[in-house]
Amino acid sequence: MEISREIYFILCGIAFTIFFDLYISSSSYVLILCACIRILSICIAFFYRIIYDNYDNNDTKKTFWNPFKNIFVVIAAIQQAFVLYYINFSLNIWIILYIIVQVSMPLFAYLWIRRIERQNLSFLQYAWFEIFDSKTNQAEVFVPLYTGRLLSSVAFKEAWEQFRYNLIMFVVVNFAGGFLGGFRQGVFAVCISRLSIRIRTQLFGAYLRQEIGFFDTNESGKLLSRLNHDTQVMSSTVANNISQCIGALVRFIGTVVMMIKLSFHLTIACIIGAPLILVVAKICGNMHRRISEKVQDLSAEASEIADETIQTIRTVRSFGNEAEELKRFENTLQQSYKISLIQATLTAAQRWFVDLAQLCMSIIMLSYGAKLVRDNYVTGPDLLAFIIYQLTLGGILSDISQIYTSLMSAAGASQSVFDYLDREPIQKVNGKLQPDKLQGDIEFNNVSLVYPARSDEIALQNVSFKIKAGQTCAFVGPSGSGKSTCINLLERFYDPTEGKILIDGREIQEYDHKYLHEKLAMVGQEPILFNRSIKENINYALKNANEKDIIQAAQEANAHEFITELTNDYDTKCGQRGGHLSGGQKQRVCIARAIIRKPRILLLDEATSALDPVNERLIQDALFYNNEKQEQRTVLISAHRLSTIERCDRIFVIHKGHLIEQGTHDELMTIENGIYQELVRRQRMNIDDN
Ligand SMILES: Nc1ncnc2c1ncn2[C@@H]1O[C@H](COP(=O)(O)OP(=O)(O)OP(=O)(O)O)[C@@H](O)[C@H]1O
Repeated sequence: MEISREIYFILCGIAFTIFFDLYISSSSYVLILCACIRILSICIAFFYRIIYDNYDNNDTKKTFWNPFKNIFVVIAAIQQAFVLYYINFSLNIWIILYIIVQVSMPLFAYLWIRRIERQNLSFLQYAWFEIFDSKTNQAEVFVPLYTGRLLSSVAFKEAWEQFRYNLIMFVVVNFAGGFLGGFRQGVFAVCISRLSIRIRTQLFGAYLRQEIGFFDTNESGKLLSRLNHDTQVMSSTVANNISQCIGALVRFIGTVVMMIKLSFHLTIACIIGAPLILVVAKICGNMHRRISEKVQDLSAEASEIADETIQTIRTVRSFGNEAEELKRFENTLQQSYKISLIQATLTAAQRWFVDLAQLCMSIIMLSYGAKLVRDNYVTGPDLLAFIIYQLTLGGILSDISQIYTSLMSAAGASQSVFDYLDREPIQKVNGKLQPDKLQGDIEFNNVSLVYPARSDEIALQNVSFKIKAGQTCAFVGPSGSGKSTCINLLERFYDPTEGKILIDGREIQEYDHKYLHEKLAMVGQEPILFNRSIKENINYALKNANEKDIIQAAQEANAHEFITELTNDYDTKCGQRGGHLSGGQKQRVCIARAIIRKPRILLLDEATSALDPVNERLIQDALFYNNEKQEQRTVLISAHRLSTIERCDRIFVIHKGHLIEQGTHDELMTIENGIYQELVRRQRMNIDDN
């Protein structure tokens, strides 16, 4: 929703508040009428929001918006007419103060919520609900007045008409308070679940925007804990507490105003301890915030341990280390429990303090009240009403203190969610280039890379080479030398720390993200499949792939035969990360998934390492040693096996992040004491030994 409209609602709310509060000192019937109009406004606003949020089409939004907007204007006009008709213009300082506070409250809510709104969470809708909603609490403000009057008309044997009037007003204000309170809770329950969906979707979106380096340094368990747990705490606690907090503040101010109207002296005696309660609430709130942050961090850590253990259960099982992992998990939870104990003690201490302060306030007020009645400064019924107000005020202060602390706890949980939401990805994905045809020329120009997770080590240094479109080239070198790093850079998992990577003469960053990944396909070292059918895995992220294309890709990857031997054929589920298939089968499905896209550049990082030599040869012949296919794509291979690379057009030898040698197999074999020659010699020796 556009801000301007929200402001319109807020202004309506503020205008409404001013008129309504001006009226408080006059007849009570208009109060009830205003409450009814308000209920109607809230109902309309509520249904309008639901309808509005469920339509994405702008025209539909406009069609829905207009009639509701008109109803709003009409309601506001009727309401104002009534208020103006009955208004009592005898302003006094308390009414003015009350109005100022009432006006500043929605603004405060607006400003507070702006931060969340900036994340496009449309939290403002909840704010303006609040503005209307906060008024619902005003019916409750009148409950003690009529309770006191009713009781005193019994105690002092007042006329039947007076008793009947008090009884009717008592029923009406109680009913209005109860009905509006229930309605408020219902509205909030709906709002909270909608808010939760929004925050979680926004947060997941924020994760997906981040660069790969972010995932290197933030473990998946931690991210999931933030996504599932913290967002839940945030939406339910924050939204609930804002609702309660604003309600409590309205009741607090209303109660104080009514108390002042009954007796100014008694009010001063009564609220003398209130600032102390609020100061204690503030101190406890800050402590709760810090504790809550720690508890959430530990909960994320426990989640991380559980996630990692489940993901690596085979390794854990093979080392028989289940008990240790369980202990690690429990230890983290125990740490969190110890901190929660401090939190519980703090909550209890705060409660004791508030109760004690309330007791002191009651003693002072009662002693002083008795004296005032004796001296005829206050009447008996007024003292009775005042006592009920005082009890109500005690309850409200206690509520405010509790709400503040839980709001602070929720703020602690929200902090990391906001941090992730606010985080701007370091790697910008804003390229626009989408040429009709991509040739597939590749150039590395003085490329260096330092991985974000290991900032003290250079993984690749000043690497420069050129590959012509249609060539099949290989990276070779000892383990950890930087072969996969070159492939990662071409996939744009990372951007070079220095130097440039060019495709068809244009910097890789200039290309549109989606376009680049349509033209470029990769089969990684670890073949990862989704827990979906083989068919869905092969045509992953493709919209127009048909059955024929899928089978053709599987045939090219030499996977068709084994797939058709499975009971459910192409519909067989692959299991989590492809766990239901063998290593070699997974690799072949991954290869099929890459080649179905007909990429101009194919990146194979140890993509055939789990295959037997016969299958490997068949795939190689199909993919890159086939003249017809070779013209269609540039292929880059990272491999250890000599058999995979021997026939390549060009071989790049990488050692400790430097490009040491390059050329064809025959050329490299002529370099005396060359690294490539040494690698080949060792492999041949191994084969001979075997
Ligand atoms: N995500 C990462 N974060 C930090 N360092 C990394 C990361 N990936 C790789 N490295 C480091 O970068 C260096 C080069 O790794 P790379 O994966 O490119 O080696 P490789 O030649 O492909 O090795 P192998 O043949 O064993 O696959 C290694 O020292 C490795 O530890």
